[in-house]
Amino acid sequence: MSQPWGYAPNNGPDKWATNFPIADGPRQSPIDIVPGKATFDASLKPLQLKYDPNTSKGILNNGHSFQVDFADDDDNSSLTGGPISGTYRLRQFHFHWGGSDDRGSEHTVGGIKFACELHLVHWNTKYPNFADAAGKPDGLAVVGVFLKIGADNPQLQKVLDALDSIKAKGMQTTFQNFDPTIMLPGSLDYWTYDGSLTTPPLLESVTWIVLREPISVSSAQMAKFRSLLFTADKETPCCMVDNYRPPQPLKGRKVRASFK
Ligand SMILES: Cc1cc(C)[n+](CCc2c[nH]cn2)c(C)c1
Ligand SMILES: [Zn+2]
Repeated sequence: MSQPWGYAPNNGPDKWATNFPIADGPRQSPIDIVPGKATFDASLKPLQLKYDPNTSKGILNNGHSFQVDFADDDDNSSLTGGPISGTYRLRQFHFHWGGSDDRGSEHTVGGIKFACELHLVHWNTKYPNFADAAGKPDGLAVVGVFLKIGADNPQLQKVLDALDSIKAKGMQTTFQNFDPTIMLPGSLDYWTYDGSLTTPPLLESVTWIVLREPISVSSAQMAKFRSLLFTADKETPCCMVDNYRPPQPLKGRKVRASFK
């Protein structure tokens, strides 16, 4: 049984290649996005995100982050346009964050780290289901949104208020009638590149769509993220912080921009 992966010195990102050799693969994520090196591509379409609040189901502490899961048996919450072709259905969203406000995002911009990063995970409906899509080079599309320390963000509060109910690994509760659109910034300008999951199994199946405009989050709200535990009830408690993979080598990949 492979050693369970995590973010500690003994099982963190620097150790993942032992059990997941693709960690050293050609299209790993995240990356450092260098704006001056991104190429404006006029053929990139605007992102079309259509989310139906009736598809949100529940919120779960999975021991690595927390995620809000969506019903994905129809196209009611889906992504079209942007760099992708066809329709990708929303499966879940989750976050990555740091132990302090100076770090936490997975992607960086010109070396700058943000306090937190939101990932909205979508799968390509040309495949029969999420698990199948996750193994295909064009199987997933993840929209990344940076959270920058600033004013309190009321649009995050419903998610943050649910965290008291899922403090420990394995805890879950219902989470209904939530529209992730409210967490998006005003501009949908984006960078895009071909990459991977940022946690094991690190599958190289993700078209990344990283929004240029961050949303705000306050330091007090970040403390709520850090109140979660990596550990299950009755285990020695370990705070869920620094659950981010650092940037990986670009290995010749091009980053395109939807904006000039
Ligand atoms: C099949 C599959 C497995 C995992 C751990 N994830 C989460 C990995 C991840 C988190 N943030 C970016 N990739 C996804 C999205 C799909
Ligand atoms: Zn993620």
